[in-house]
Amino acid sequence: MSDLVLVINAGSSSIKFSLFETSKTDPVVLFKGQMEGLYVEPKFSAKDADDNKVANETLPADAPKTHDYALRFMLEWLQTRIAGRSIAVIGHRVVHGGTTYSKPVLVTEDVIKGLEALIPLAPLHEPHNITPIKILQDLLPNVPQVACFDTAFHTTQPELNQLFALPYEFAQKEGIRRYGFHGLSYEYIASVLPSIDTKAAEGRTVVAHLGNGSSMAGLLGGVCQSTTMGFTALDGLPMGTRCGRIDGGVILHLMNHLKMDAKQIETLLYKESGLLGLSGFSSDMRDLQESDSPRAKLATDYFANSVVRETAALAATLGGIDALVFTAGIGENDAHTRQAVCHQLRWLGVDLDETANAVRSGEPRRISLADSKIAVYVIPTNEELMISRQALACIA
Ligand SMILES: Nc1ncnc2c1ncn2[C@@H]1O[C@H](COP(=O)(O)OP(=O)(O)O)[C@@H](O)[C@H]1O
Ligand SMILES: CC(=O)OP(=O)(O)O
Ligand SMILES: [Mg+2]
Repeated sequence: MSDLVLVINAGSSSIKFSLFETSKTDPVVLFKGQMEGLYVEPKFSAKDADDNKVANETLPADAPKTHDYALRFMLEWLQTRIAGRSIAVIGHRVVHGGTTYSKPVLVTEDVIKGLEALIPLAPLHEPHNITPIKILQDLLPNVPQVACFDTAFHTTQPELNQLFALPYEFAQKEGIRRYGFHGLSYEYIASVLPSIDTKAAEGRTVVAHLGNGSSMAGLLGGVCQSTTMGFTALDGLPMGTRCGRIDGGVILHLMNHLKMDAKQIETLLYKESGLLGLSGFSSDMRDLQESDSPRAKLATDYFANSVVRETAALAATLGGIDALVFTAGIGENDAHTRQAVCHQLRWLGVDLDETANAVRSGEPRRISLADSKIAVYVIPTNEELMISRQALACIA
């Protein structure tokens, strides 16, 4: 029976997969798992439909540290669990769709060429999104694959919010504009908001997707108006290893005075900056929150401060704000960051419920006091469910 959907979400240092069953109206997860720390110490873990851990292992030290090996390892693990059933479609998260792809697309050789042309716009992500597509073409040649884009959700932004103030031809002819990312996550949040808070769903909501990659988006009635990431996934908030918002003049200075070349600058901005660069020792928010080093505090303060600043900026593009939503690894799990952000937004009408904020839960929850002018929520994101829905719709 061909009733399964496999979803692959390949990041720079991890590959996540989810296997969905589609006999119900909405896809239901059967297994989900990930290979983390791909280039350091690859660890494989998986959970079943009831959230029980069914795999948890560190790969042997001599195992190849590549996306290729990790994907094949995970597929082999899955194979024994789907005996007698088959995969109807494979959905992939692809970070950059450029101006060509504004909705999910069935993968063909031409599409692969189109995605390869976008590698320079997302060097940390796009190559890792394309590799699994090619490997799966090889391993499961008869299963259709669908590329689902992080950029697609943001195509609704008014032109003003998509432009840079460069000569207009750069946007028109070269596609140098603000695309925005994490769209699959925002789309998921927009899809569940109506069942959580109608006012937020219909009104002005700022969503903070704070993970290893972080961005924020301003939604009006669930439709994107503005977002912090731009042409690439480097802009806006500082991230694990990415710098976020930076004065273009700094890059000229690095070239002209420090004589750094493009490759060195790319490495600096994408891999050595952000929380890692400021703290000097870790890109992981958990390490920083546990540390008493002043540099760790500098990094976490800079991060929270940036979220505060962007919340106000995005709210301005919405003409005000009814709700603020925290999601992704940091947004869902780090009560310290949420507290720091909410305290600094008191002037705007955010009144945090400290007890609710401290609760650990995998469920959507309100963390502002009942009379807070702005409602604040933690809503776990689900990019994989979004991809499974899009992939199924694309082959329907
Ligand atoms: N309990 C926690 N407290 C603080 N930060 C956390 C916690 N759990 C996860 N994180 C942060 O979430 C980040 C990963 O977020 P995630 O959304 O999974 O990232 P990715 O962009 O790789 O999908 C980690 O780098 C870590 O800093
Ligand atoms: C676009 C982006 O930053 O993705 P991630 O959060 O997976 O790094
Ligand atoms: Mg992510």
